[in-house]
Amino acid sequence: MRTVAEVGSQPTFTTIARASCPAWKYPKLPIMYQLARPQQISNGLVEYADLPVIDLSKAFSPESRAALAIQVRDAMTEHGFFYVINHGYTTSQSERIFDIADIPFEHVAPEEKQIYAGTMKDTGSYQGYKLRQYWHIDGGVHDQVENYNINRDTTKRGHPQALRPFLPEIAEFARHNHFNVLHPILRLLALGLELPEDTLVDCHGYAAVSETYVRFMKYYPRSEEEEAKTKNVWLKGHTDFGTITILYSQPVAALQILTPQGSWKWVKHIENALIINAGDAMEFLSGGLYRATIHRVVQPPEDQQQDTRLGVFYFCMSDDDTRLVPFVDSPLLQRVGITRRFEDDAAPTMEQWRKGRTAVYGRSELKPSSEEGVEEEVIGGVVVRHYN
Ligand SMILES: O=C(O)CCC(=O)C(=O)O
Ligand SMILES: [Fe+2]
Repeated sequence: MRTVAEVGSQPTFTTIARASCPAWKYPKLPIMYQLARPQQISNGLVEYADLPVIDLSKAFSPESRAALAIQVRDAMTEHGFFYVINHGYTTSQSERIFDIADIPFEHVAPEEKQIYAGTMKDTGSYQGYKLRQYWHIDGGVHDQVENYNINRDTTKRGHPQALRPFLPEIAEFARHNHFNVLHPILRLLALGLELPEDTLVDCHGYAAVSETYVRFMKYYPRSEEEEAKTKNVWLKGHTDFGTITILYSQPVAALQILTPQGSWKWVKHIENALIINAGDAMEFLSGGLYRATIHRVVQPPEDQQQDTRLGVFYFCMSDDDTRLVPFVDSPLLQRVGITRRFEDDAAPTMEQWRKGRTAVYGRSELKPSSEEGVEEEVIGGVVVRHYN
């Protein structure tokens, strides 16, 4: 298997991209910041989805890139979720990001968290804390999840004191995700549409105005009453609203995806893998080919219920001014057909869509849909569904 160092010597975009991967130069974290790492995997207790694994190092060789693009397209159309391995971060680099991810939750006092709380409803932006109990889940029960969201430009907002020494690392982490993971995946997705390979990269600029950001997320234990009232659902079934979500695999099983056959399957942990899925904006841009897959978070299986679940993500959105209309020039889409959720002249921009979804998520009055166990709301003329 090719190493990242070998990959870095490839020509064209790959050289630029991988050259920005951080050299490992930071000192060890103080002991108080090092996490206990849950080990158990609930084999046998739950049914795992059989998701494809994409070796991203193959994206950096012209010979293997074309074949990989087909694998990614098949993964997206058949499952909507896939793993990525060989993404350029070592296991210890990824583990360190998890240690840093815990800081805004465990090493910041509640009063300071309030100072850095996000203003989702007013601004339609998730930056800062999403504190506990903000989203309504079901039956009057609110969430027990805390998020801390950081724009890839970490200077855009202030951050809690305990996190400040780690901002350069977080900025490098964002850069790494953007250039070494997001852009290569976008090139593969564009090739899958038989479009010039930079078609999607061109609307995901690092320096452009957009909301692409790092998210740290911590799930806190819930009472038995909360578990019962929500039928163990921690985060309702939803689609992400951006283009691509990059999730760093972690050991506590709880994430489930809705399969095309209509059943929920669990996502299994693979050490140092990434879990990738498309969101609404990608579905709109790809004329329905790369579907935004519905997923949810539920109480972990019995053997992991005492473990803390910590999440690390890079949520990707196209540039704010991107109009979310399908790439009609795609020869592939011309052959297989385009599915539209709205007429092109009514299409929202990425900014309008993300603001519309963020402002109301978990706060709006959902209406029952014709399908059992599904509720819906209308955002910008588009029906958005939520699954129990
Ligand atoms: O925690 C997870 O595994 C998934 C969370 C999620 O789906 C989200 O934040 O959109
Ligand atoms: Fe999600």
